[in-house]
Amino acid sequence: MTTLDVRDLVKDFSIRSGLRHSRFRAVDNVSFTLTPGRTVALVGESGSGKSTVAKMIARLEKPTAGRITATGPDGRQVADRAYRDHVQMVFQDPFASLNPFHTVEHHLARPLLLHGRARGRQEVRRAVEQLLERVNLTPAADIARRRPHELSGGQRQRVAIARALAPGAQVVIADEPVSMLDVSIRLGVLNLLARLQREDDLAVLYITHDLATARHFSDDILVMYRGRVVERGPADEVILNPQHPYTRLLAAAAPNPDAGDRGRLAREPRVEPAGASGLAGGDPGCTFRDRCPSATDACSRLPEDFEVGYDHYAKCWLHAGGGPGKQPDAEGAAA
Ligand SMILES: Nc1ncnc2c1ncn2[C@@H]1O[C@H](COP(=O)(O)OP(=O)(O)OP(=O)(O)O)[C@@H](O)[C@H]1O
Repeated sequence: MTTLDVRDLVKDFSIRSGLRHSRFRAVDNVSFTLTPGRTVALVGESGSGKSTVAKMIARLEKPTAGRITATGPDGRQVADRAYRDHVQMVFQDPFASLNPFHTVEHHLARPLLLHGRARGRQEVRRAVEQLLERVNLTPAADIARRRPHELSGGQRQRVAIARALAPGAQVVIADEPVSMLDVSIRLGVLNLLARLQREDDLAVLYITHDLATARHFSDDILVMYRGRVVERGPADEVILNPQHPYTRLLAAAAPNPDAGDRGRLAREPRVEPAGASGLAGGDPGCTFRDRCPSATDACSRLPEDFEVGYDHYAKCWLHAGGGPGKQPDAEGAAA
């Protein structure tokens, strides 16, 4: 099985405003590892850089710096060609990701043939039907003949998931896979992803605004704010015992799932390039300091990842010196 290691990933975009060019850092030194059989959730508000991370992993965007390495069970780096088979995306909008002119069978047969997973008409048809059965789209032969507009949103997303499995996915990057679906069917699609992950021992990156499903469906959570991971740790720990002021704000603002809501992060207006992270080399301090209720002078310098619990880290000066509540002054912070 494949392990995906993301190290010190950086993405700068060029911004043109009239005759002036500037650079905007959308992703700033992000690192994490996706291991077989585990799900990591990447949460954060709109514009925090989640999709840009996903696109770099899917090779739809080229990193400015850093590296993404897929390693097989033998410890060897997965070759370029195999990387494209092993690392697959499930996008937010199942309609946009399927071609309206082609049947479901065409969508699934293509990757099967392209990646040599089935040959000949009969074998391909059988493999297509097996994929459809795996994502609970039955009767498979009937679904295979349909075009995307003849399916519901949930069915389309199941086809998109089947298509990700077709080349033999081992790492799945699911970028807001249910946010465009009706609330009533979201859980079904997430449960399907969880089952497939268990069956195929997949490594999954689940990108979402929804804290409740992030907690329920993932082992670990990374919280992103303006391009940086500001907190990381076991899912329950991060949600129930948040240590970064930004995560605390999110957790407090998330509606109570027991009250019928689903703990979805408020969608903020996109962070515009002129914002605090709109610097060529990234912000030299904490990017949350302009909104942080606990900000001090220390926050004009970049905090490191302080350990705040078992496998739990927060990028915040509040935790310098080994514990929450110890807030350094500007001099102490530099130490
Ligand atoms: N091609 C691009 N050129 C310039 N800026 C971009 C480009 N793509 C993304 N950005 C900017 O990078 C930042 C991060 O965007 P990204 O889409 O990764 O955020 P996100 O957290 O996935 O947001 P959402 O949840 O709304 O999808 C945003 O400020 C966005 O405007």
